[in-house]
Amino acid sequence: MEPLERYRPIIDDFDAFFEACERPLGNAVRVNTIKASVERTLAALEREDVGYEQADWNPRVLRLETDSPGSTWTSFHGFTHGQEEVSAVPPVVLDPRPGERVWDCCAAPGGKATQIAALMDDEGTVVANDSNLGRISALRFNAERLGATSLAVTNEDARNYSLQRFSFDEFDRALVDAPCTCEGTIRKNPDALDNWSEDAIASVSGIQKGILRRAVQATREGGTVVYSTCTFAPEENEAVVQHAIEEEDCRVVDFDLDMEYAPGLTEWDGQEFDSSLEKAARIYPHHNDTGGFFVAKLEVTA
Ligand SMILES: C[S@@+](CC[C@H](N)C(=O)[O-])C[C@H]1O[C@@H](n2cnc3c(N)ncnc32)[C@H](O)[C@@H]1O
Repeated sequence: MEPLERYRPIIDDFDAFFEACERPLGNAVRVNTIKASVERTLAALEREDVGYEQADWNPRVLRLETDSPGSTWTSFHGFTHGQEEVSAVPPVVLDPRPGERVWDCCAAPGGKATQIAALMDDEGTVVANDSNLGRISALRFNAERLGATSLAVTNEDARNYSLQRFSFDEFDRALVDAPCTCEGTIRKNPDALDNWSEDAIASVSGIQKGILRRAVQATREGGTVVYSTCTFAPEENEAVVQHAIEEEDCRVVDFDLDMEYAPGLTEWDGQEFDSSLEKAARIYPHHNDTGGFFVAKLEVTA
């Protein structure tokens, strides 16, 4: 937990933040509307006597009163998918529409890619890519289990991604749910900080910058790119978005999100960020009793 002390100067109620990080996280699932409506899913949970609470910000996200959310009837039938509540935020901010072409650059094991497909009513194309072959099988399994037929799976390094294989040459939207140091997952995974180091942050920050730049390049003018991580480190968040707006044609834009969060930073450790970074969301564990996340929305410009 010691590494979290570096965030004391930027978190409004650091004691509440720290205390929340020490509390285990409850079990959440997302209703898979490709297979069943929210109403049908809630009725099924009631039939099998599993208690639930719908998240205030999104009725498709349920907090379940069971220790084994993967063993319910609704889960076996693909009506629900185990997904951390806050991890359902980036696809909602991406706001994909039926019929669009969407690139999920870092997609495995597929929680967000299948959520994107559901938000598109499974109409259009979701290219779910991941560079790690070992994680691709979980991605394919989840796509099949949840009935997401609009998903096409690829296994490439997103930094050098080629669209030559496709009949189109740009995407409408892209999600970069980047590899990161995972500080914000401490409630789910108490070992998350065991291998923490500033060198690890610096190293993954370079990879994140490369992936986000490629996502912007591959998205059409006027299209949307969402950048997210489950970490608090500004080097992996604001600094990565700052790099993209300096190097590529894009700008940070506002979004609606009906939950509590802090704005993105405009300064960290002597580095200044563009004031538009305040439009990004820093979701801390004490805000909504969730894990931690960073989300920024970009519009691709000419
Ligand atoms: C935070 S996880 C993604 C979780 C996923 N979006 C979900 O919701 O299930 C980050 C992923 O990035 C992948 N990754 C790491 N470096 C990559 C790269 N250069 N190109 C594409 N994927 C990469 C990792 O294998 C990992 O699966």
